[in-house]
Amino acid sequence: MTPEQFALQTSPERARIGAEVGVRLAAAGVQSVRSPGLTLWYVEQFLPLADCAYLVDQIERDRQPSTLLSDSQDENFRTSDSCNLNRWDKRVRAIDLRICDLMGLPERHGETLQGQRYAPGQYFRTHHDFFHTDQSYWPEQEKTGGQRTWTAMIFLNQPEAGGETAFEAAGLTVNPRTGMLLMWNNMDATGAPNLYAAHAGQTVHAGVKYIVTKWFREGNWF
Ligand SMILES: O=C(O)CCC(=O)C(=O)O
Ligand SMILES: [Fe+2]
Repeated sequence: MTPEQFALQTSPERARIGAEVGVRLAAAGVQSVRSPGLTLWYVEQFLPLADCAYLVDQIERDRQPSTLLSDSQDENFRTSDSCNLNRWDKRVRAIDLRICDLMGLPERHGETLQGQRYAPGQYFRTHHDFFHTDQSYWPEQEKTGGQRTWTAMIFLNQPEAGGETAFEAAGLTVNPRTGMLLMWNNMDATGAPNLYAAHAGQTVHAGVKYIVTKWFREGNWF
C-alpha cells in the first residue's frame, strides 16, 4: 500500500484511543522521547527481575520458530523463536493487567503476551505492527478486534551486544535494558496507520535477547 492509501485510513475511535493513552501515560509521569513522527514511552525497571526470569523460563520451554502473518513468506524476515504465553497463568495475567492498567486499555483489547527469543545472528526486519488491510489475513483480524493500535514490549534481559529496537523512519533506537517497558502508538493522530512507527529488532551479536510483546487492538480481541 502507498503512504497515501494508509493516510486515508483514518478512524475517530483509534484517534481517541491514541490520545487518551498518551494523556494517561503523561499523567502517570511515564518518560517519553519524541521525534517528529513518533513518541516512544518507557518505564525503566517496570518488571521485577524475578518476573523477567519467570518469563524467560516460559519462553525457553515453549519457543518455536517465529512466524509472520504477511502474505510474503520470506523466511529470512524474522529469524527468532516465539511463543504465546499462557494469559491465564496467574503470574502472567498479573503482568498483563499491570500493563493494561498503566495504559488504561481494556484487558480484552490485548492480544496474548508473545515471548520472543533471539540467539546471536537473529533479528526481525523492519515492519509495521499494524495490519495491512490489503493482505489475506485482514478479514479474519477485522473480526477479532480490528486494527492494532498500541504496542507494549518488555525487555527481559540485556544481550551482550546488539538487539536494539530501531525505529529508523523516526530516527530513534532503543537499547535493551532488563525490565524496561517500551510503548508506542502505531496509529497517528487521525487514527490512520503511522508509517513512522516502523521498527526492527536488530541483529543480536552476542548473548541471547528475550522480550515479551503485547499488541493492543482497537476493539475486543477476545
Ligand atoms: O525485537 C524487537 O526489538 C522488536 C520486536 C517487535 O517488533 C515485535 O515484537 O513486534
Ligand atoms: Fe514489531
